[in-house]
Amino acid sequence: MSDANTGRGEIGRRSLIAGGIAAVTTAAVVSPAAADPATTTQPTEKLLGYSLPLSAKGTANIVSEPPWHYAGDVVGVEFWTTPTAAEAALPAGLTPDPNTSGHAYALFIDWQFSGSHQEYLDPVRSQYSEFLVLLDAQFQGRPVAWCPFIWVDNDAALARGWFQGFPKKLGAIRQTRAFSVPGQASPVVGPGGQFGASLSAAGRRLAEAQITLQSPSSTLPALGRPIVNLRHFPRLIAGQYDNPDVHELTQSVLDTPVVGNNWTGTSTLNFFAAPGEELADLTIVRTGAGFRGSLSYTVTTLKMLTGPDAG
Ligand SMILES: O=C(O)C(=O)/C=C/C=C/c1ccc([N+](=O)[O-])cc1
Repeated sequence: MSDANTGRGEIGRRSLIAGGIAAVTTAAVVSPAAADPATTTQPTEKLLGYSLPLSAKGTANIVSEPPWHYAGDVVGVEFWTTPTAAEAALPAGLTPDPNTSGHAYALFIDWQFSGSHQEYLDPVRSQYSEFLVLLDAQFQGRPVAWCPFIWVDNDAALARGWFQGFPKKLGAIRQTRAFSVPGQASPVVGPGGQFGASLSAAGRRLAEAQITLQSPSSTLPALGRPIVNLRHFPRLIAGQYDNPDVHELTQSVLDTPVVGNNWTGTSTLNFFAAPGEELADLTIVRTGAGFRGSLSYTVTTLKMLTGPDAG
């Protein structure tokens, strides 16, 4: 029997013993301070992987270690919500940007992901779609973008998001595609080209947009601010639900970002109320530019703004 198996056996027996004590002792209070170091010290892990599920070979994890490479097509809409709604969506540590209060972007993205081994050759895993909102904010007086809500249609993308602090949920996201042949079934990527996009989740439509391209552009406007997220992992210990294990502001680090084929134009955008959702609380006062473009970058690290790794 290996050491690790012995360790698991010990833990199992202690649990049974503890259960026995609880069953026969009427007035016993088991103090956390009395915990045996043998039960609190981490055994050296023998299972492999960057994320759960750790496994014998280390290839079953839902997300393997960075680098994480991304390429995507973006359909975006600039919009303004009310200053009150924008402020209500910010976590502690972020403040509204007084210069651009209520300014935000809604982004629909068709992504292709890869690790270091041409994972794009497995499209059922590497392709996914995403919708997110980015709200202008400030961190210590610096302009940043806060992501209050984001949906994806792929489990690995959901987990990568949580590791970075993106508050991802599962949804269905679509955008009009363009093809490299002309025809009535696809828009031109050029003046007059029209693209639609939508988000739904749990059987409810939550967002829809349309844009009409007018002129080429050198940028994707939503890339102007660094994205700040909140890594949050709660405790599941009775009495400590409001004392999370992890609660720290992070800043996304995009290595070698490249944009191309950017167009800007006009837009429409609607959010729809649904049970269990607060997206529509970001009341759309008006929209600004509609835009479309392509984007690639790599993620290898995260800048920690608060918490034990900040500094
Ligand atoms: O890494 C992830 O898991 C993830 O969810 C990535 C989010 C991407 C955000 C983003 C921001 C700005 C633009 N832009 O400016 O068009 C496009 C995309």
